[in-house]
Amino acid sequence: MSTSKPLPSLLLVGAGKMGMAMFEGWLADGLAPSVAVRPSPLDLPAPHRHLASLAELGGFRPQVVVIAVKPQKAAQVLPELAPIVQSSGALVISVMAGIDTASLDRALGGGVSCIRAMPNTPAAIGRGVSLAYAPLGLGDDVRRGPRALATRLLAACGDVVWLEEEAQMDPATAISGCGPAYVFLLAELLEAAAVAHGLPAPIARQLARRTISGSGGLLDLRSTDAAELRRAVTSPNGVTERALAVLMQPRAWPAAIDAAIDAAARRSAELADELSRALAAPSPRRVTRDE
Ligand SMILES: NC(=O)C1=CN([C@@H]2O[C@H](COP(=O)(O)OP(=O)(O)OC[C@H]3O[C@@H](n4cnc5c(N)ncnc54)[C@H](O)[C@@H]3O)[C@@H](O)[C@H]2O)C=CC1
Ligand SMILES: O=C(O)[C@@H]1CCC=N1
Repeated sequence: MSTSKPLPSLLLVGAGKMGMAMFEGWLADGLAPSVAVRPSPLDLPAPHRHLASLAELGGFRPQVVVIAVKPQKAAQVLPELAPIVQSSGALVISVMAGIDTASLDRALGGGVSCIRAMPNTPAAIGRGVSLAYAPLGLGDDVRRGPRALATRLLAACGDVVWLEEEAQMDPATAISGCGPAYVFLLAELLEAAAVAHGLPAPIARQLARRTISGSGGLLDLRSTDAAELRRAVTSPNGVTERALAVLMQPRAWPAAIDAAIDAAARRSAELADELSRALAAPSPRRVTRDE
């Protein structure tokens, strides 16, 4: 995970939950003096700086611009960013869900090196997985050029997986970008079920959290298939078997997971259309409330 050379200077636009999860990873890996932008206050260790808006950027010329605002903010932020990207020639890495590289390039004035990435929040502890996609124009060698630079940055947050087709980003986002939320929901449901069955709340919390993190640890440390790890818990005619008979009914978890991934992938695809419509809308552009 750690890289030998310092990471390049960055302009992080949108220093919220995902942006800061990554920024923490980059700080730990040694980052050239960088700037993080968001409207609300933020303490950063020197020489890094926080700015409340891009208008305060002055002469700072980053090597990489990372865009981590909400996709709904893109129509407002991209035109502000365009002159900065054009004059610095910076590589742009967008982690905005759904926003495709062609729309990004167009909104940034054209001729921009744009990479699309989809990290996830375990990036904050260096155990994330980031999807990455670069258009063919950026070359296909992950060892040099823009792809190598993006790999170095994303690797500070965990695994990096390059996708060959941009359309794969939508279903892949539904799996790994959103995936931590599904796991946390499972933790919530297990905890609530434990309480409903009479266990004291602190014990319910410990059992739910440790069961999920310990099982995740096994998946991480063993190459065994998930199905085999599941079978190792399931004694014939035992206790687990009864629970799985409920969960594995075709209309239970298999159908629910399928429908959930389908819905998330479709939403990811919709977001690019929403950006196109917002950029085509007559000025002044609609500005959404700041989160
Ligand atoms: N939260 C997650 O698990 C993941 C999020 N993403 C993507 O990351 C992006 C950010 O998501 P979150 O961090 O969850 O949202 P967030 O709301 O925590 O972060 C967005 C940040 O952008 C700031 N912001 C708003 N307007 C701005 C402007 N004009 N200039 C600069 N900063 C501005 C907000 O104040 C906020 O701090 C989204 O595009 C999302 O699709 C991608 C992967 C996972
Ligand atoms: O919910 C979202 O839209 C973002 C993208 C993946 C995770 N969070």
